[in-house]
Amino acid sequence: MDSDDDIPTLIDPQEAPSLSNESATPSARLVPCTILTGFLGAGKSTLLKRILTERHGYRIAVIMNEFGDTANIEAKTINVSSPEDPTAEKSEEFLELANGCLCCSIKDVGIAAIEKLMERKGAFDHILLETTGLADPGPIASMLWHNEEYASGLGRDIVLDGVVCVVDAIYGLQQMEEDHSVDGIGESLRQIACSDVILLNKIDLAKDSLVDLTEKMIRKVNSSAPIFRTIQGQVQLEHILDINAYANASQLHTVVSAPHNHAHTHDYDDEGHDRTATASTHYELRGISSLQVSVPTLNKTRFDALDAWIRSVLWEQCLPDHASNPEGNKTCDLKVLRCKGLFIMESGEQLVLQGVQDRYNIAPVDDQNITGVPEIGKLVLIGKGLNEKVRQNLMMLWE
Ligand SMILES: Nc1nc2c(ncn2[C@@H]2O[C@H](COP(=O)(O)OP(=O)(O)OP(=O)(O)O)[C@@H](O)[C@H]2O)c(=O)[nH]1
Repeated sequence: MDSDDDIPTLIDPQEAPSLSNESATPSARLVPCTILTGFLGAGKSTLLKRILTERHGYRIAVIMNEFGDTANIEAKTINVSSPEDPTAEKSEEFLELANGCLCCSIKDVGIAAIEKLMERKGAFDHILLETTGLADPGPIASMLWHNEEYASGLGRDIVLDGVVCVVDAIYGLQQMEEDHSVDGIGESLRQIACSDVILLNKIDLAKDSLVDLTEKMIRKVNSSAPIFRTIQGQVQLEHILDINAYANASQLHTVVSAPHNHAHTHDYDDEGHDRTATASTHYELRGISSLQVSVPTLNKTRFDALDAWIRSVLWEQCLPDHASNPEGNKTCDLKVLRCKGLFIMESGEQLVLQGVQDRYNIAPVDDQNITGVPEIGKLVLIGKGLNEKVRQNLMMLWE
């Protein structure tokens, strides 16, 4: 789709193929929404073009969130507008594509706007929301995640599937290293921190050593998201769509129970040693870091203490008072952007923690595909100020 001549044929959306939810009744059907984020020029539009043109069988609505000057650039890149299209200059543009997908741009990515889109164009298998121009995907992820509680009408049928970040294999490392901001967490680091899947794209242009180093740096920021190395955004859609990142614990299961099975779950220290299997790890890059702590089997008392600890850190941005952190010596400079956890109760029950910004939820694991009980739980916090003191304060809960 490189010129106006290539604009796809309009088709009747009812004829479009559908893989998922085919037999679901309209009331039972939740439409997963994926947020696509990433550095400038990393390859987001390339990935979207592929999704909009390939015959993958999904009926996907790609929504581009455009602000100010980026609107025209985006529209041209993806060929939404055309000289024949009388609505091209309007703030809402729709283009239905031959593979059943729909591409549109809307200025407001709020639930009401997505609901309106569904009203006008019918439901989809999936919604893919590109947050270009919106540096931090955290607030929109938070909004969508808790949408189920607050939304009405069709908006209630939308569920957050996950956040996918595209990182440039050539410039990504440089961008991360130069990423300063007032509060120490710049755009590119926020995007990586909030992500559930990361595509390290343009690896055809970068030397292997640079790709390795960039992956290592990404891993320092976000220790739990799988990283896929891609060329032209070529990744199997099952790795980025329908991942259900906010409801299941499969990534945490993978890391906890089979740390050496998958290259994407490895962590490295500064000498390049793999430290994935260690009980707790801590990394830091420009103020933002990933803290992983193994969590032993919990009884009710320990679980309540852990829950209170999480509340203190997420809501008050402080470590709770106890022996390692007496009152008057309080650490209150924490900022958690994303947290995940898998907790094993003495009863054998497994609980999964999911959190974005200051919202979190702990619920029983409902993954159908997971077998066996991992021996140990795990808590992953991604954000600012998550240093050794935080780890020690947490571990005091069960030492
Ligand atoms: N060689 C190579 N080029 C790529 C790859 N992915 C994307 N490109 C090219 O890189 C340029 C930028 O890609 P886009 O897809 O527009 O990037 P983007 O993230 O949408 O950019 P912005 O919207 O400006 O943030 C385009 O010229 C793409 O053709 C890749 O894997 N390899």
